[in-house]
Amino acid sequence: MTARTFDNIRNFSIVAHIDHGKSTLADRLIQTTGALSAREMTEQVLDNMDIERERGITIKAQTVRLDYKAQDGRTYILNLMDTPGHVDFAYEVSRSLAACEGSLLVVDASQGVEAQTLANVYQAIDANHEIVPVLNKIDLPAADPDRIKEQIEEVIGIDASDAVPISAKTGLNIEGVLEAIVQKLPPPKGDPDAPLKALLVDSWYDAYLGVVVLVRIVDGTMKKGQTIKMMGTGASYALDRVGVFSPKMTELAQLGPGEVGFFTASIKEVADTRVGDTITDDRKPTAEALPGFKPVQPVVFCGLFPVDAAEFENLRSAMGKLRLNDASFSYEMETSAALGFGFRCGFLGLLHLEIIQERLEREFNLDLISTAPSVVYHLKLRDGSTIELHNPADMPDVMKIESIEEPWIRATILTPDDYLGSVLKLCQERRGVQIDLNYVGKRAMVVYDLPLNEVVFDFYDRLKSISKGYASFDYHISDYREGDLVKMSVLVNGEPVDALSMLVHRDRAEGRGRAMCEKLKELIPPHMFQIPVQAAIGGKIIARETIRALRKDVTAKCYGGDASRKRKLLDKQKEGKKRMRQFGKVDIPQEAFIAALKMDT
Ligand SMILES: Nc1nc2c(ncn2[C@@H]2O[C@H](COP(=O)(O)OP(=O)(O)OP(=O)(O)O)[C@@H](O)[C@H]2O)c(=O)[nH]1
Repeated sequence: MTARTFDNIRNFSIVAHIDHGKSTLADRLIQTTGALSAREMTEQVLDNMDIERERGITIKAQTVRLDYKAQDGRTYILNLMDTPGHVDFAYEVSRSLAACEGSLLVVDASQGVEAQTLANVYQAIDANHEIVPVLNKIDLPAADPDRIKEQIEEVIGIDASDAVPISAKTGLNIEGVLEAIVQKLPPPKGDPDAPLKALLVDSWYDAYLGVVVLVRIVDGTMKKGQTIKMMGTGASYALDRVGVFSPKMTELAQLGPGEVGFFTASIKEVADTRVGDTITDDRKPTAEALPGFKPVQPVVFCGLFPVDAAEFENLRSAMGKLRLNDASFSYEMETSAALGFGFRCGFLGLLHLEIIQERLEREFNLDLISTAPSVVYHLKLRDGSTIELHNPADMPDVMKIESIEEPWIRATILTPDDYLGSVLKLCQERRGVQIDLNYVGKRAMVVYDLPLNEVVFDFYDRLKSISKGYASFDYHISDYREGDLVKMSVLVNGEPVDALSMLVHRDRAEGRGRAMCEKLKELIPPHMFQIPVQAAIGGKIIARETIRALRKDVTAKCYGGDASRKRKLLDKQKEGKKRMRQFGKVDIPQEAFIAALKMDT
């Protein structure tokens, strides 16, 4: 039994910064190789979720098999693994990369290398990929391919002399990309006679087929009817279907070494398929499992509650359905004094949180209230134990706490020189520690260590606004460090609103408290009575604002009527329908919970 090279196969991904044209190039490759007829070709085939399309970001890794007749007269099988570009989904990038031998590095020839170009290409280099640089958007007048080539060599340190200049939009030189894939990227190797060894790359729930599993075969073959075993979970399944995406699902008799394809096997839940697991033959198992991936850990948590308590069961079922397709989203039931029954949910980052919330509201027609997002803190208690704190409302009595550790990230920011001062100031304000400052062409590259809790809320928005959209940003979690953190509570009309409580650094507490009270004053509509809004640490009030009472009482004629009619009238005063929640006697609009945290301090 010896490994063979499969000369007619190339497995590759496309890595790029957001908006540099990865999806447009993928579409062109599909179109040029004729995998879809013009009519079947809807724009951006690989981004297939509504929200993805609207936001123009790729979330779930997809794959497609292309047949390409090259200039040497031979027909090659090209497996393209799509990878998401956003920092929140970095783990999905790494798993797609593990299934390939090479990458196309797409760089916008008018913009040049950006923070996510760097982060993604370093992941590809770590995965031992051969890399072909592609300079996109050369149709733009501002494109400067020669300068960008130099930049790629200088900053990334890879040879860019053969970089392929293209325009994915106009279709210019797509053939050049296909030839480079065939000529420059290495073919896969594997042993067809060895026991089956395959990498579980991805899985998702399909309403008709059940769980569909994407695999990369390393050794052996995978056939319909075969009984396979997942080495991590120990579960066995008989294969119902085996095939490839071309890009339509196409069944095949078998998949061999070096191939990328799917199987179905009456698996009920995505959670039963562990991404990174090794799949082998149940009767003739392989001796050694593949290295696999680190499991993904949610880093941001928040509570999601139905506006209408009667919607709780609908919310539970909607979450169950979403989780079927997104194993990185976690949830468990939670009760809150003010918000009633809901769920504590874990996400990979803030964008992931927003996407899940949007899907719940849009696809399942739910009105939700989300509490302040929080990172995961490690608390050392005086009795010697350690606990993970996902919700500031659950913080134990301070007397029991020995120390609190918070997650830190290492962030890389690329910015035009003009905005460098503001970027450094922002990082400094957020308790950042500068690690490096360099130049990439005319732009500055700053590396900072920052506490994640200073970044989750609005760091990215602030960075974009102070740099007029020009700065790019990428990060990874580096470690946990002890911090002087305190719990800040917010009281509205004298009552604590646990959904607004948060952990802050002691030095930043007063500023944050003041900003929070000011923001709430703007967001909470006036009532018939005066409402004090306070921020407190323990029993000590650190900031206070007052919402003045309504002068004109539009609800006067409802006196004696029920509260909901009264509230309806108040709502009518405002534009459109606002979602409110009652805390004691005060109605707090839904936006307050996240908006209150997006502050300038
Ligand atoms: N002028 C010009 N525009 C292009 C070209 N390629 C892509 N674009 C445009 O650039 C924008 C971003 O392209 P996408 O293909 O969606 O970018 P992406 O890298 O896939 O972005 P994510 O999915 O967010 O990772 C779109 O508006 C495209 O129409 C090109 O060659 N020339």
